[in-house]
Amino acid sequence: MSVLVRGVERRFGASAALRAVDLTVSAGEFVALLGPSGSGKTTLLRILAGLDIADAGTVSIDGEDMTHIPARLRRIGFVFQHYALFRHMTIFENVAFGLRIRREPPREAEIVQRVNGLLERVQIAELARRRPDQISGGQRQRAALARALAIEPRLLLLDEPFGALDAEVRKGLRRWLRDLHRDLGLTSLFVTHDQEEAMELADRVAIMRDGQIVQYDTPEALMDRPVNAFVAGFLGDAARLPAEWDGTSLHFSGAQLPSLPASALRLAPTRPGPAVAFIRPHEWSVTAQEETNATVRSRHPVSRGVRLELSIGEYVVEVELPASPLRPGERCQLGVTAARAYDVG
Ligand SMILES: Nc1ncnc2c1ncn2[C@@H]1O[C@H](COP(=O)(O)OP(=O)(O)OP(=O)(O)O)[C@@H](O)[C@H]1O
Repeated sequence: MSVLVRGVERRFGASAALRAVDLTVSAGEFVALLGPSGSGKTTLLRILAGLDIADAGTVSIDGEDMTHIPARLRRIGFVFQHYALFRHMTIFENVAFGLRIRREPPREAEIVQRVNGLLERVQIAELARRRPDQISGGQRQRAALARALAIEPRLLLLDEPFGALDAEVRKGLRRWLRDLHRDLGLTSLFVTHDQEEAMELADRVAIMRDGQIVQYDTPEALMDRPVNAFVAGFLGDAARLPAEWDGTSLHFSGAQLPSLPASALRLAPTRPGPAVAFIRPHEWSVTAQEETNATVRSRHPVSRGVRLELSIGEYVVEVELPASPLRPGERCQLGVTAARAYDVG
């Protein structure tokens, strides 16, 4: 099912939660809405679900204008934190709920068959008779998904689906959800502020800020070519340093770092003048030389080697290396191997 959002606006009092939002989701796509707290992600999802109404603009699904279609007739499955499982019902009854409240509910035998099938699919069939407080957080998320899928939605909306779960369970569920999305041929949108989750799961990611979508692209394109300093700063935990671009080289103004030639810039400013440079943890070089420009503040192991926190001038930067003998308090020479730079002002 394709989704088309055009010019959607939503105000709460004097503040705008959504401003002129356009978004196109193709049938079968898995799309993430990623952005800082308060950027409008949940508001957009709620409007899609029909739980909130836009002040202006349109939402259409498969070409059909949804403006006057109530939530329960949209055939949209959603897993929202505020629509948790019903505590007094068994898992089975929770999943059956969406079918029972239909205008024309299926026959009981069909409900039983469908719910059992769904519980099998989300791998919690043996928990059907338990209540939500008798299963784990990860199992509850699976049950909530089964409930959303019971109505055979044409679109699945998920708001921070794995928010409260620990890292290990999250990772497992992520893979599982991606497979489920593919196997059922769903079109899905999910809200997250976990960058890694968005990058790992989504075909395309919409980066939101202040009620607007600032970039909508594949994960690769977003990491490669962030459209502006906000996106570059938001993704990939990069260090942000002031610089000056003279048209051929980038000179770091706040730290004693060697200048970078244009060939080392993955993105260059559009005009000479003040700029801001973003350098990711693996885009630094660290050498032990007589001349030094940085001090190690701390170090800790990471899966790919070691992460050093270094101070250079008034800045603190994070550097990731396959290995390093450097210890806190020691000095070294820091260089930049690659960066992305944007105009300022
Ligand atoms: N019912 C409401 N009444 C008033 N303001 C609201 C309401 N719902 C949302 N807002 C405001 O609209 C803006 C966008 O909120 P929204 O929940 O969509 O952000 P979000 O990106 O999902 O944030 P988070 O990641 O923290 O969940 C925020 O400034 C929020 O305070």
